[in-house]
Amino acid sequence: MTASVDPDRSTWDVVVLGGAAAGENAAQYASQFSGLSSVLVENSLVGGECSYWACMPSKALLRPVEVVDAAAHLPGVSAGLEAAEVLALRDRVVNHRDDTSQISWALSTGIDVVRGYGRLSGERTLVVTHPDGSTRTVTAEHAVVVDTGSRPSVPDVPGLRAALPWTSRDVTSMEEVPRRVLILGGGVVACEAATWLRGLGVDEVSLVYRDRHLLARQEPFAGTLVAQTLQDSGVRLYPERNLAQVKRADPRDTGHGHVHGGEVSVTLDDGATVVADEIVVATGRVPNTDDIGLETVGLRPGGYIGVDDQQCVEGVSGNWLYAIGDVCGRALLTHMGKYQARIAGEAIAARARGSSAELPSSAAGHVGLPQVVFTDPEVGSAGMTEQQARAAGKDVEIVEYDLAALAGTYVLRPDYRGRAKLVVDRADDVVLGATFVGTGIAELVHSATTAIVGRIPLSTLWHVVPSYPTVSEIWLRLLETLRAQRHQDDDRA
Ligand SMILES: Cc1cc2nc3c(=O)[nH]c(=O)nc-3n(C[C@H](O)[C@H](O)[C@H](O)COP(=O)(O)OP(=O)(O)OC[C@H]3O[C@@H](n4cnc5c(N)ncnc54)[C@H](O)[C@@H]3O)c2cc1C
Ligand SMILES: NC(=O)c1ccc[n+]([C@@H]2O[C@H](COP(=O)([O-])OP(=O)(O)OC[C@H]3O[C@@H](n4cnc5c(N)ncnc54)[C@H](O)[C@@H]3O)[C@@H](O)[C@H]2O)c1
Repeated sequence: MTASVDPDRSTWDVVVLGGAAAGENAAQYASQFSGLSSVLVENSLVGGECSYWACMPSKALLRPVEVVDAAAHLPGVSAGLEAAEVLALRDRVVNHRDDTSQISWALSTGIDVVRGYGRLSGERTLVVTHPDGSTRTVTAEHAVVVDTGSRPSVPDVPGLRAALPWTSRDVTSMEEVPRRVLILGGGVVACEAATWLRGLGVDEVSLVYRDRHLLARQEPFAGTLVAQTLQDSGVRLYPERNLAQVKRADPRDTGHGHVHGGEVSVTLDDGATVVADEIVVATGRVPNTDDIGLETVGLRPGGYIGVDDQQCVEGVSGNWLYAIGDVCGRALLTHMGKYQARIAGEAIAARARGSSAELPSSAAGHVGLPQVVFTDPEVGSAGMTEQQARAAGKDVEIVEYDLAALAGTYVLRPDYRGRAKLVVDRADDVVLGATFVGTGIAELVHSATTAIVGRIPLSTLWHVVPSYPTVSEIWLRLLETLRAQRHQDDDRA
């Protein structure tokens, strides 16, 4: 049977609620070699947050800023940036928020698409409300996969919600460049947004965050190095501060990416005042689980959905309900959601053919947990931080190295700033975690993920020879430093 949009049927083998990239993967992996039929139920755009309002537009805005920055740090080279052209490039990257190509991909893969808002109404059953208000009941023979994602969380600060602040959707879809912007939050969205806002010409960027360090979930030196560069570029940092009150003249809902009214006056909890033309709230996410009918299958709405290593929802019997992506709260990252989707899809196919003994598990991939934060400098990490490893009761050895001391980084830019750190399991002599901070480290992360997930012994990593002169030589320097540390320890003993 040929796949179609809004096909006139009510039963599929697999129903995926939410058509983000992870949902697409779940449908594909459940169906492709099994013959199971599948459908995506999507209320907005197939492709989800990442394609139109998150990863893709943010990276499209950051890349030109990075190029200009790289040129500024190479003697004899210069580059300029035209904000309007960059915004136009961003619009092309998000396909002008048209999901035709994503739908074509789904249909060409044999996956049907139903437009509408879905709610569970009982075991294996959903009610979908179409854009015209009509409803229909959709039933899954084998499985329902929830991929409804998350939305920005806006804290309860007096005057903040009434001021109609920008969230990640506005700052990634910005249509105009405000002169002064205050960002609340010190996490990934805040740091990346501060980088592109300043790069695109915002005169005054102020970053207010409650933690001591930016990027508080990373090794502390990551936040320190990012803070240094932001400050050098003129961003004002307000650490260990929160908002006490927000006042805005004439707040107006002018649409995503347009300035939402008049001047904003913000009082911080230490009494300081910051005045801006727009305020961006980047204080984490809440899962979209409050209105998807979880109560009809015995689950509590509103929170993250607990899952096992097949992504099967805990507390629901019969192995028919799965959850992937941000809604299950395991790792709020596109690549991890898509990994969970591959596992869920394969588990659904395996259960459908009755081979439950061969179920895949998503445990190993979560041990690797890679992430790249596309700030200047970039922050790349995989596995555990030192603090996480110690909290997990691991006996660890720590080794750090200055990335600026490599030939490969000197040729990238003579004033290179960066640092690398490995967390090593003393008992098994394998890497538990790695962090790289510096220009051009994004592609290094996969080597660390490979070492961690593969549990490659350090004695084997010695024979993985990095090319000269590349940033990858950091692996050799870290291993040499660790060897020297061990000799010193032996001498002392
Ligand atoms: C600014 C920003 C930048 C980011 N950059 C990166 C990055 O560089 N790399 C990275 O890995 N991660 C990044 N992330 C995180 C990443 O965007 C998310 O982890 C990812 O989008 C989550 O995907 P998801 O599949 O959980 O759902 P989402 O992408 O949130 O999609 C859920 C889908 O479900 C639909 N839906 C919801 N409820 C219903 C319903 N009841 N019925 C029908 N449809 C429904 C929605 O319309 C939506 O299409 C970024 C996030 C932000 C905010
Ligand atoms: N490059 C990437 O991989 C990338 C880019 C952007 C976003 N993301 C993902 O998207 C998710 C959302 O990003 P984010 O930056 O919004 O979340 P985050 O969890 O990274 O940071 C949230 C920040 O807000 C602060 N905060 C939370 N509640 C607050 C409150 N009530 N008042 C004041 N401050 C508060 C936290 O201390 C933290 O600094 C993250 O999980 C992130 O991994 C990934």
